[in-house]
Amino acid sequence: MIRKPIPVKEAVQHVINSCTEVNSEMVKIDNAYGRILKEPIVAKHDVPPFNRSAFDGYAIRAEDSEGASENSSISFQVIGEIGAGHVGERALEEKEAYRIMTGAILPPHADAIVMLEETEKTENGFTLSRSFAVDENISFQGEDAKEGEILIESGSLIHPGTVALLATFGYAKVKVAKLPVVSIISTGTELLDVEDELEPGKIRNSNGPMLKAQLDRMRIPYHSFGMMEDDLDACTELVEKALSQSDIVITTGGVSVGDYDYLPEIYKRIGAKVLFDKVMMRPGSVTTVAVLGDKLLFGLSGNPSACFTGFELFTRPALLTMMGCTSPYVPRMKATLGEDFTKANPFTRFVRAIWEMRSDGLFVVPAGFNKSNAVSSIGRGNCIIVLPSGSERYKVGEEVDVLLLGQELGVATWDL
Ligand SMILES: Nc1nc2c(c(=O)[nH]1)N[C@H]1C(S)=C(S)[C@@H](COP(=O)(O)OP(=O)(O)OC[C@H]3O[C@@H](n4cnc5c(N)ncnc54)[C@H](O)[C@@H]3O)O[C@H]1N2
Ligand code: MOO
Ligand SMILES: [Mg+2]
Repeated sequence: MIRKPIPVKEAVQHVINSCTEVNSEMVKIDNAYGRILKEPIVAKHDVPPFNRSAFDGYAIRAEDSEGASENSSISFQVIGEIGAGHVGERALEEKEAYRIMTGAILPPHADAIVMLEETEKTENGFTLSRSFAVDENISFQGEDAKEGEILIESGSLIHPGTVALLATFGYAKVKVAKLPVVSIISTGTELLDVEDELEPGKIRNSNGPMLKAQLDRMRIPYHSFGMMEDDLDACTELVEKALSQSDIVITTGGVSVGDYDYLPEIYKRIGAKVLFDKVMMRPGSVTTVAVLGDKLLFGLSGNPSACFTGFELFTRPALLTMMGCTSPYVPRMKATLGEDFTKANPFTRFVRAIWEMRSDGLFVVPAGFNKSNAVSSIGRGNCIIVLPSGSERYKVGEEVDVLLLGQELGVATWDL
């Protein structure tokens, strides 16, 4: 039976539409990094919470400095010191000043800060040789955030800066999406473990460890079911077992049309609905995604480059969507092609590549041997060039789309 290929964009959309959102849970701030927010971060008070000094120096009443110049300096008497965290209780009177440190709350009646470097020390204070305007060198209450303001929307990824905000407002715990649980099964009678010596006809399983690392990069937990030889009954049983323990099951290998490609038959046996089994992309054209209840089964290709690309294109956005992330796609940029790419292109081609910033802009070059079965180019690459179908050859200097890998922050839509 001939499979009907569908466009990449349509395939991604099918997967996204089939995602069921996971529940939420409260986590401590120390465990919040990398999670998806399920509540907005709202400013619970103004930031800064009080007017404070932006510099180490002196707090004065600006009016007292009026008329000060190089030729006619004005003297101030220092009545006390306010370090950050302390409070100067007494209000300033004429020509009085507090010595004050960066971050300290302004004392009553003070309305300007004089930097230490702009003063000449005297016996009981200092002199000024210029006048200061009201509000000079003050960091104002609420200038950074106003009480009640929504600072970060629900559905955003918590990065280190977000953690700083959580701490600022006293979010000791925060509501986040639960982490979906993923199972990984590498199928193939030819597969050996990483410690095994090579034997004729056999290769080491690289997809399994690679997928674990792709999940680690997203901080998603997984059950690894190791390797399974091409045996229909045993594989079916293992897929069912994996399904019972997880939200998503990723298999690698066995999705094409070979005699031992059992995944299509396994989906039938377990009653999963296949969303698509052929995509207009290279590598990864045989990527198959199926749904059973609220669970997703990703049948990624056994070919390493195809497996890698299938995960980044379909599994990653699906996992983020399940967690309610509103920017589930890795960022896409434009870059200049650094070398010719001449392969014919009947489908959208995803080329493992290396981007680098040169003096004349962002450049990208294919990362070497780039067939579907390549492992060297996924090892070398840090991005994926997207070449739309149709064009026969791409020349040095042409502008191409690039998907950046390993990015913490994503975008809300892709137009592949
Ligand atoms: N007659 C056709 N043959 C093939 C077609 C087709 O349309 N018609 N599609 C080709 C394409 S495209 C791809 S991609 C592969 C997909 O193969 P499968 O997903 O069925 O994967 P396998 O047959 O199990 O293995 C393919 C290849 O990958 C190696 N492999 C498998 N697992 C691993 C692993 N865990 N780590 C490293 N390498 C792995 C395996 O040894 C094979 O060399 O099918 C084409 N054929
Ligand atoms: O699925 Mo295959 O990777 O198009 O080569
Ligand atoms: Mg096969």
